[in-house]
Amino acid sequence: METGYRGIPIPTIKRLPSYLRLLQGYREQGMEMVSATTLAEELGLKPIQVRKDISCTGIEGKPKVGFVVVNLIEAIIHTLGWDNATDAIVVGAGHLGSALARYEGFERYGLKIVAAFDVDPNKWDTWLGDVPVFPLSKVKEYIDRNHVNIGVLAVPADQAQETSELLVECGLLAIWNFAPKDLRLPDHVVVQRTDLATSFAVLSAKVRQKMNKKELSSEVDDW
Ligand SMILES: NC(=O)c1ccc[n+]([C@@H]2O[C@H](COP(=O)([O-])OP(=O)(O)OC[C@H]3O[C@@H](n4cnc5c(N)ncnc54)[C@H](O)[C@@H]3O)[C@@H](O)[C@H]2O)c1
Repeated sequence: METGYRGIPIPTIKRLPSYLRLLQGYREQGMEMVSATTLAEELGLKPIQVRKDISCTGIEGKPKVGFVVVNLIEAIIHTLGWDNATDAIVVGAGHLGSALARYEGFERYGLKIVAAFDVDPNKWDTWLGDVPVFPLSKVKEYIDRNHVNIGVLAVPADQAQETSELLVECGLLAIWNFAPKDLRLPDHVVVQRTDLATSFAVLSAKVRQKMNKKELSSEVDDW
């Protein structure tokens, strides 16, 4: 199975944020202990899967009682590496880039957007919430001075390859790519593409599947 950070399976890494959200809610409600069965029921998983996922964080449960909520929260945050907020820059301060730069919730997940860059002079020296927008020509100087490793790419698709190459030349090690373009970058660079259209395609396929089943079962009822 494909493994990611610290040798933990990628599907587990993808599930950990869901556990975290749930556990943070439990903590706010004053809940001190939680069982794998409760977590499994809430998230539609099997308890054995939940136990396996949690074991990757190094936390052990107590028989018949479960896990200490605050310990589990801390362990998940540590496992995900979110206890060390990572600075990132946004490149492309348009509709999407502005929304991402203004979103303060990323900090809860250890991502701090510290600056944005754009080629449009109308955007320079403006602010997206607490995030300043600078000319793209200043990006190297900024990265060198602030030791940033991650770039959030929100430029038009036809600019994505060239801009990402520039960012890699400036020393960025990871690109979170929102542009609909497969980037060709050196192997040492981590590239993660996020595409709402892909999520929507999955959603609509699931809806179609459900509707077909419904139509089929109403046909069966008619007989
Ligand atoms: N992944 C997703 O789910 C998703 C959702 C929406 C949009 N997008 C993509 O995100 C990108 C941005 O979309 P938008 O709606 O914000 O577009 P937009 O036109 O509002 O913003 C693009 C911004 O990039 C700037 N720009 C252009 N070339 C640049 C360069 N070389 N360097 C720096 N800045 C540059 C422009 O001046 C502009 O401010 C597009 O590629 C779009 O397809 C992806």
